[in-house]
Amino acid sequence: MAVYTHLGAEQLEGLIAAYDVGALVSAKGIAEGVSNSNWLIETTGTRDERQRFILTLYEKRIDTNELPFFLGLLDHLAQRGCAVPATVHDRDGAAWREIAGKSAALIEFLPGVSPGKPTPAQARAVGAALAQIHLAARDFPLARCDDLDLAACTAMLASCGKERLAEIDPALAQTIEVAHAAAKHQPEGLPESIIHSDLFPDNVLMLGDRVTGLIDFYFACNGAMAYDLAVTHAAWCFDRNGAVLHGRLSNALLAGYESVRALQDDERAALPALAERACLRFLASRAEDWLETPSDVQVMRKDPMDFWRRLTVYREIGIDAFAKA
Ligand SMILES: Nc1ncnc2c1ncn2[C@@H]1O[C@H](COP(=O)(O)OP(=O)(O)OP(=O)(O)O)[C@@H](O)[C@H]1O
Ligand SMILES: N[C@@H](CCO)C(=O)O
Repeated sequence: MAVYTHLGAEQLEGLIAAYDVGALVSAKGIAEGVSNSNWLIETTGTRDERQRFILTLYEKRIDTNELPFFLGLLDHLAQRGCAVPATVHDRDGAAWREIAGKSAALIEFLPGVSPGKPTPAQARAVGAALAQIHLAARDFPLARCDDLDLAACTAMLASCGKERLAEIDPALAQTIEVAHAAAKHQPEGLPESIIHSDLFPDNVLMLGDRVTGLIDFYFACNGAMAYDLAVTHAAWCFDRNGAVLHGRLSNALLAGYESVRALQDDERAALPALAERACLRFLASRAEDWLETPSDVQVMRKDPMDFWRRLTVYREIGIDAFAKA
């Protein structure tokens, strides 16, 4: 479930009336997503044609001070032809408004569905779309630090503690040392842009092999573009539990990326270390959620072991994880 805040019909009508989008026809809560409350909004539109939007109400994880970055980035990328939803501004030109004591934004609805089991053609398309946002974001004027860098993730793992990590699975007892070891060989000085840093299949909308929308930019930050590619590799190129790396998906993702932006030699060489970092990032946030969410609560806990298995693959085969088959 991802509607945490109840909004009554009058509140929704009042909110929509602040925008030049026609009158509210319907508002349906969206079950997917865990961070914010989201509704699919339908309005009468401005030219006798119904229009659809996504209304997002920002819950506690998002700091309102960061909305100029997140929403400004969507508009910046959409204006440059990237497949991302633009924000709808209200009649006063504001990209978000206050409702029920929280901030809310009306965002363009994009068609498409998230691939359940990506194909090489889809991985290729997402690689190209990722490179497009990297190039288009280079002149975005705002900045945001990565609050989930390796140091932060190592601290998260340390605060979970070795014993509690081992309760999830005995293999995880080693994770804190693995994170310290990974920090010693992290590359520096790679080319940067704004990166998405969470481009999992559930954050991509597709129609067939075409990317129709990259969504959920709420972890976007300044960072190495090759790190974003490594995150996307870890998220797209394995079976769901992370035991098997699919070479055809890997080749397709990299080829798609390089069809738009060629990797430098140092970026390519850095991919195994960056992929280890990516695995530690998702392992850490999943382990923390796993330990903090009681097992009887009806929220789907994501298994940290999925990223332990990916990490093991990257540590064992290194650059071969990115080699052409
Ligand atoms: N612009 C959009 N166009 C169409 N559908 C969208 C759009 N934005 C979000 N959605 C739909 O809403 C769902 C929830 O959105 P999202 O994943 O951004 O949720 P969240 O709670 O904000 O983030 P998280 O997944 O990190 O918890 C998506 O799975 C998608 O189905
Ligand atoms: N995409 C992440 C959740 C956001 O941090 C995961 O699958 O663990």
